[in-house]
Amino acid sequence: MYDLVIKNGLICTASDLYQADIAICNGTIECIAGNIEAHLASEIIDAKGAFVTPGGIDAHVHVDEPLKLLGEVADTMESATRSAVAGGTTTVIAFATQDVSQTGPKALSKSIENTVDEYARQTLYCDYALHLILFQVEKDSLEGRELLGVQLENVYHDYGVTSLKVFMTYPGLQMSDYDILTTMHASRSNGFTTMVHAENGDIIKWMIEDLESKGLLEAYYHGVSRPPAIEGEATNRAIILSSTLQTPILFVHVSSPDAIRTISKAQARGLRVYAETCPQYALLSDEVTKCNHSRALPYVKAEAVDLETHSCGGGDKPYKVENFEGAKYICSPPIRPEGCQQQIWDGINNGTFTIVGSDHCPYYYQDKISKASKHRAYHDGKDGRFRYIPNGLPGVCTRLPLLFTYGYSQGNMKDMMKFVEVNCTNPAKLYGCYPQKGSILPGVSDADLVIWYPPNSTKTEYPSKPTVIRNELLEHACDYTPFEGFEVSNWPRFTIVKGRIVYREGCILSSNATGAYLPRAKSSMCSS
Ligand SMILES: NC(=O)NCCC(=O)O
Ligand SMILES: [Zn+2]
Repeated sequence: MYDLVIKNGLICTASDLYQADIAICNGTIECIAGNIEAHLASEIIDAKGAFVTPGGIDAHVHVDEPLKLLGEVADTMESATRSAVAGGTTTVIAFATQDVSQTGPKALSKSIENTVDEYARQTLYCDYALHLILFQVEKDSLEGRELLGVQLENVYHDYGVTSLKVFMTYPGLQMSDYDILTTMHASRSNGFTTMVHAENGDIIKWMIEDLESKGLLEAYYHGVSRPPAIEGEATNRAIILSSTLQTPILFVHVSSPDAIRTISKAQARGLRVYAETCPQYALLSDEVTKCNHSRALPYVKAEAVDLETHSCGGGDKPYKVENFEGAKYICSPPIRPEGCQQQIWDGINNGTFTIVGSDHCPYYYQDKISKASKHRAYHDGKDGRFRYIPNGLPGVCTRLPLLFTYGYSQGNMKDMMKFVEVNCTNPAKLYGCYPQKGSILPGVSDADLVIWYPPNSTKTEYPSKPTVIRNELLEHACDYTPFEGFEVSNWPRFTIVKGRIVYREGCILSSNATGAYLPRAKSSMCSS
């Protein structure tokens, strides 16, 4: 007997599209065959006419973590995994922050231990893994190189963590080229994937000061302070660092045409350079950051803001804090000007981008007690200027439905196999969890599957699917989505995690939540 059989679906992997039945037993794919007898199944789903894909892997998800590096964001691991499965994602990779109070060979293992312990107390709807965020090298010397190597070795042996992220920007997190080299050196000897947030932090600091001195303070100027070329410069510099050490590198949340060109050229030279982009860079232009924004309005002072009603008056020109709506779209790198979006689709189709992640980083828009919010930019006498707006957008739920609709259905993504490649299979290969995750292979893959609604079905047996994105559909804790009102042509009908249905036709099935921590192997793309 099988626990579950999915009949008549169109199985779509990164390499194939064919009709067959799938039998699931003990949480894994047991067999795939043209016809699996119904009487062999405890439960059957008829997926006639529907795509059956591997569950999505979202390899870039920020959630609340013990050290609160990003402040107290809206989603816990519990609500983030709940939102993930509602959008067809069955594995998320989040971040454990380096705890700089810990030192010595086990310092980084302890940072991860705290995070894993915190999430073990939560109900998880799908599996999760962790990258490490590293922002300080304990000793900047030859001895420091050796120590970091040992720390990473321990992180791998203790927790199966095989990737780390470094920043070339953000005050407090920005690493020097020296420290990035040390990190890449340790990554190389341990077969780790080095993920880089590439923006030139020094230029950004200068630009922010300059814009502020000219009174250019609203959300839109966040993007002006981080032009495409400065992402390109940092990308180029990081490639020089990684090629000096002949070690692979992965650029996360790539948004600028300059960076795309630089990455593509490096790939053409045979360098092992990988890249991630995100739906927001393909679907939004910086016009959204001008939302209700008008330079003619007086610049709002903190004391004049009533955070309850979000309106205020001051001087002879009354001013509404709704002019702050552009803050919902503030992220780094920023949403780019009109015209850049096509280059994101081109990069997905031609292979410059290896994966698509959401960079889910859910700050509330409105204020919440003790939680970080976009309106935090008005706290403590601050005045809402763009430099104080937390950077990040929610997106773990909307990633796949958006890419299905605006990528596959609208012809911006070459086919469904590409959709599976960048959203499911490549993230698994890149981050060392293939073929357990990201594929549908009998005997080796977890039964992490998504059954989509049959396209254009008029059959009455299917309940209606969402056609427009509304925040309340997303099952996350955040109070907005940057994609509110976006039409979608498809949505997951069933999300299955390790053989159990966790999302069925719009409803979360909490009793089937069995998500757990996922230790990973070394990357099959990035380790030598
Ligand atoms: N991307 C962003 O604006 N926030 C999340 C943190 C990061 O990934 O840089
Ligand atoms: Zn980043």
